[in-house]
Amino acid sequence: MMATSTFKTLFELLGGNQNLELDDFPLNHLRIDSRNVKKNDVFVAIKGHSVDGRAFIPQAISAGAVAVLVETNSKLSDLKIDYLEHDNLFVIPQISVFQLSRRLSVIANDFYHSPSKKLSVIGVTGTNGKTTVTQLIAQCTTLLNDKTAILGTIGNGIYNQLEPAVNTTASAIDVQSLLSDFVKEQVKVVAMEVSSHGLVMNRVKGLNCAATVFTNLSRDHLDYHKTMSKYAKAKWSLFSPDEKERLVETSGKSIINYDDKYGKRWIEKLSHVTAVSCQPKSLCRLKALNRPYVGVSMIEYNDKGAKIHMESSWGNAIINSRLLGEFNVSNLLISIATLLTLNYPFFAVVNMACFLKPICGRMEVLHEKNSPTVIVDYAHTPDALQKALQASRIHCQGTLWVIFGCGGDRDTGKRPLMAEIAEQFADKIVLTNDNPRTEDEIKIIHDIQQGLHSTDNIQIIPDRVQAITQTLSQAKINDVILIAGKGHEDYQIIGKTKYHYSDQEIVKQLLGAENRS
Ligand SMILES: CC(=O)N[C@H]1[C@@H](OP(=O)(O)OP(=O)(O)OC[C@H]2O[C@@H](n3ccc(=O)[nH]c3=O)[C@H](O)[C@@H]2O)O[C@H](CO)[C@@H](O)[C@@H]1O[C@H](C)C(=O)N[C@@H](C)C(=O)N[C@H](CCC(=O)O)C(=O)O
Ligand SMILES: Nc1ncnc2c1ncn2[C@@H]1O[C@H](COP(=O)(O)OP(=O)(O)OP(=O)(O)O)[C@@H](O)[C@H]1O
Ligand SMILES: N[C@H](CCC[C@H](N)C(=O)O)C(=O)O
Ligand SMILES: [Mg+2]
Repeated sequence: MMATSTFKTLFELLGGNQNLELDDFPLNHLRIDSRNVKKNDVFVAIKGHSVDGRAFIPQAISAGAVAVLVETNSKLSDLKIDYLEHDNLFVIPQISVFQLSRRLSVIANDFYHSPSKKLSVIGVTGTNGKTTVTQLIAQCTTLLNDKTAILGTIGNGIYNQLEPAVNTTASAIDVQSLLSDFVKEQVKVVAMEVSSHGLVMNRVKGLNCAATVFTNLSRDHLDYHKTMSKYAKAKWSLFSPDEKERLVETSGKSIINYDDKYGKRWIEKLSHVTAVSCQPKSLCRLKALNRPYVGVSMIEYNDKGAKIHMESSWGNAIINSRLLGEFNVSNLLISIATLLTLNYPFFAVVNMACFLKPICGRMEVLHEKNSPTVIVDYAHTPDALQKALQASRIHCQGTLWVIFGCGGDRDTGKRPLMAEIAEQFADKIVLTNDNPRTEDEIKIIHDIQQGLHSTDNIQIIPDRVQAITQTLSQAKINDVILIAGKGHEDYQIIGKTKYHYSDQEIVKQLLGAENRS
């Protein structure tokens, strides 16, 4: 394997004295987790939310780390070098770095030779729609023959060859290391989800974005951000024209949803911005903004998706979209607007838009003859659940069922709100488990129930397989069953254990069995 850098270069990029006499040797990768360290890697030891990474330095050295960066709270110790024991000799240099976790993304960017500057990175943020928009952009640029990679919830890697990811936005080191792999693989475009956690935890500082994109902001993650205004501030740090406030380097091109109340405000604060709306009633105001825009004069919904009459600063077109729901019209227009802002040719983009396919686990329709229609969707916030139910209603001639739960160890405040939405927009509700994680499943369901006004039409079936099985056996052919919350996930986390589990697999088995019987 080709080394990425050397020890002296690393010391210098940290700000160390170039004239210091130091042994120099090759370094392969920076590693934040001792369990991933290999020969000639540097272990980066930081204090985390649950454990102190500094406790794993011996394991990292045994696994092959040849140098260590360690977090220090003392400014005076910044860049101090200690030598740690290995094979009875004190040979492993450990550099103390002041505020290491905060600086990590910039350090990793320098270590990996600024890969984002050699790529066209599109950073997408928002409560809902990040995965959809990044996937739509990647589908389109791939169809237009630009090699494209994705970083996000469904995985990281070249489009169509994703490796599963732990986080929506990977660690500061992994982001830069993955981007450097993409440079080697001659990728041109990277569509990247930027989560609010990723922004606040400094996972993307130092990133160079060709464009930054905002889908929407609604309630989620208040366990972490505490208030909506802090949550909004985290998202704004991807766009702010004030360099002290903004967390990434950008060429200043942003694409923002005008239909969102935060988006509307932000558009007014930005000069290099493309405004997007999927509301025909907003078209006039959109045109009057004096900024590039993508809007609609009319949308006709149909069984397969929607016929969108698009108007934009680049030209007008009719797009026959194969995606379900109004929110997906918004996602599609935001994706189109991003590509047009990045100077992709108008006709190529609007022609390709008709071929874009639904995303795995997002309004994914599973249907067999003589059975109710099942829709698997990743709605796990109140706003997403409302949008997914409204979209499902269009395709429902009978009763609209919703099966959902809420993830454990996550925002508890959204639980009763999701119940209220379910009561308002569905006919029958089945409450079940999502990923309970370390919380008691009955307590989670109890929290959800607090938002219900009536006990009519509610069933509680904690086991998710049972919930789906029993609902399918009760539903009629004309009914629609929305199974929300887990989308593409092929696991269920109970306690700290991850079990294999997939909504799609269960539904396919049940529909197949019904059809055979
Ligand atoms: C609370 C939180 O966000 N934690 C994130 C954080 O972990 P941490 O630094 O606190 O880790 P820790 O477990 O305390 O360990 C401390 C250090 O010891 C190291 N370690 C630990 C064990 C060991 O054997 N060896 C070892 O070296 C760890 O690698 C780490 O460097 O940094 C890690 C690397 O970036 C993340 O993987 C991890 O995400 C956890 C798994 C998580 O669940 N995060 C969620 C809340 C999250 O970030 N979600 C957003 C999506 C939100 C959205 O939907 O918009 C996301 O971007 O994924
Ligand atoms: N533009 C939108 N507005 C509101 N809801 C949406 C929108 N796009 C998608 N959704 C809903 O949110 C769910 C998740 O969509 P998606 O995976 O694209 O979002 P995300 O932002 O990547 O989510 P996460 O933060 O979990 O990664 C969808 O299954 C759908 O129910
Ligand atoms: N990115 C979101 C996904 C939630 C998905 C849902 N299935 C859950 O486990 O709560 C989170 O980590 O909060
Ligand atoms: Mg996502």
